Amino acid sequence: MYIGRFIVVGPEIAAYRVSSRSFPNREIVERGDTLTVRPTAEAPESDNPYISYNCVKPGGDSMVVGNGSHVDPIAEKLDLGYPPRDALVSGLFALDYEKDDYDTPRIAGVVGEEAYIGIVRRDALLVRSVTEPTLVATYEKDAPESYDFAATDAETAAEAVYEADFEHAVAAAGVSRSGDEFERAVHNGN
Ligand SMILES: NC(=O)c1ncn([C@@H]2O[C@H](COP(=O)(O)O)[C@@H](O)[C@H]2O)c1NC=O
Repeated sequence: MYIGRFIVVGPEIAAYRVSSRSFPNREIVERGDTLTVRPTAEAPESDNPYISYNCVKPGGDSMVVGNGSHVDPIAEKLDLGYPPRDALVSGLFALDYEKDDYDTPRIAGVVGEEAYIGIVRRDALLVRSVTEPTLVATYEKDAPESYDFAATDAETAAEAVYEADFEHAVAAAGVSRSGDEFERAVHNGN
């Protein structure tokens, strides 16, 4: 099954997987405390505005994960002291679904003292508190659902979503939390 990009968010753990049929030549790189998705050196030129962005970024005392440029304003709202629910609603609503051929939804999560997951689709905006690992994806699984996820550290979280049984894996990121401390990890396929 192809579900596109997806995130898994729990109170102490989060992960993001880039899956892509159309733009497989991509990687995740670490830039300071932020993880960024970008085309590899071999990737053909593209003017698609949605394929390069920060996918993991700190905001306030929390960490944001997501599939596009909305990650930045969500992190900025957290820096300003917005509660995570409000930061997610604000960032997802402001940027809305992507104006591509698929009306691709934006998905995001916040891991911290409070954990939330959200998606903005053409027909809905859903933001939900999470108490156990929860998945949401751009396609097919486009409403938050409980996800059986055993990873407890960033590296195994990234590896587990990369290996998950959904088609067209490209790259993955993992985040783990211990109090106010976060670890990040990257698992690139190429
Ligand atoms: N975030 C991403 O990495 C990303 N990769 C592709 N998209 C969008 O989704 C469309 C479909 O891509 P694909 O066939 O690879 O699933 C692309 O044309 C692009 O507009 C993305 N946008 C949202 O997920």
